[in-house]
Parts: sequence; structure tokens; C-alpha cells
Amino acid sequence: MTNATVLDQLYQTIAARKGADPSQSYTAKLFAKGRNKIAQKVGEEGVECVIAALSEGNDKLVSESADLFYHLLVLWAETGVKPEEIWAELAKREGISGLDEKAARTET
Ligand SMILES: N=c1c2ncn([C@@H]3O[C@H](COP(=O)(O)OP(=O)(O)OP(=O)(O)O)[C@@H](O)[C@H]3O)c2ncn1[C@@H]1O[C@H](COP(=O)(O)O)[C@@H](O)[C@H]1O
Repeated sequence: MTNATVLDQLYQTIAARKGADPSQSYTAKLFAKGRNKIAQKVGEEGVECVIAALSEGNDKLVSESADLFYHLLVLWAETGVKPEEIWAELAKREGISGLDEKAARTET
């Protein structure tokens, strides 16, 4: 399974938790708490990644990065942003940077 497929599949699972019983699912509980709480969690997990990278080692960074991806996917599902939109944006940037490099090579 590719990395994007893992994230796409996790997104589908997360989106399916909208309206589910908060006592049965952490994701459903987050949706019930609302967008402010979900956004706050993304910020917290980002800070935890920074702390892990600076003082806790790579195992912790891997774990915190997974938490960050998970909470970011919950935020996308909450807002209606689809993973394909992010993949398309990243691919577009990759294409633009490729063109820039080609232009730079031509100029010299
Ligand atoms: N990938 C994840 C995942 N990553 C992290 N987490 C949860 O995110 C929380 C992060 O821990 P924190 O200490 O920051 O948060 P907390 O203190 O538990 O909660 P807060 O009060 O701060 O909100 C933990 O409770 C983790 O269990 C996740 N919870 C669920 N999933 C996946 O989401 C899908 C739906 O799962 P359910 O939510 O169980 O339905 C499944 O595929 C799960 O594997």
C-alpha cells in the first residue's frame, strides 16, 4: 500500500465517524467537540513533533508525526477538504519547482 493510500484510507475511516457515538470512538468525540478543538489538537501535535525532534529522539518523533497526520486528517474531514486537493497542490508545486530548475539551467 502506498503512503498516500494509507492516508486516503484513514481519511475514509475518519469521515465515516461523523455522527457516530462519541463514547465508542475518539474520532467521533473529536467531531462532537467541534472545529476549534480539532484545530487546537493539530497545533498541539505539531508542537509535540517539534519537542520530539529537539529533545526526545526519532522513535518519539515518528509517533508524534502519526498523531499529527491523524489529527490533520480529522481537520480536513471536519472542513470538507479532500486529501486529493492536498495531493494535487503538492504535485503542482513539484511541477512548478521542476520548471523553475529547468529555467535556471537554461539561463546559465
Ligand atoms: N490513527 C488514529 C489515531 N492517532 C492518534 N489517535 C488518538 O489521538 C489521541 C492523542 O493523544 P493525546 O494525549 O494528545 O489526546 P488525549 O489526551 O487522549 O485527548 P484530548 O483530551 O487531548 O483530546 C489518543 O487518544 C490517540 O488514541 C488516534 N485515534 C484514532 N486513530 C485511527 O482513527 C480511526 C478511527 O478510530 P476511532 O476514533 O477509534 O473510531 C482508526 O483507523 C484508528 O486507528
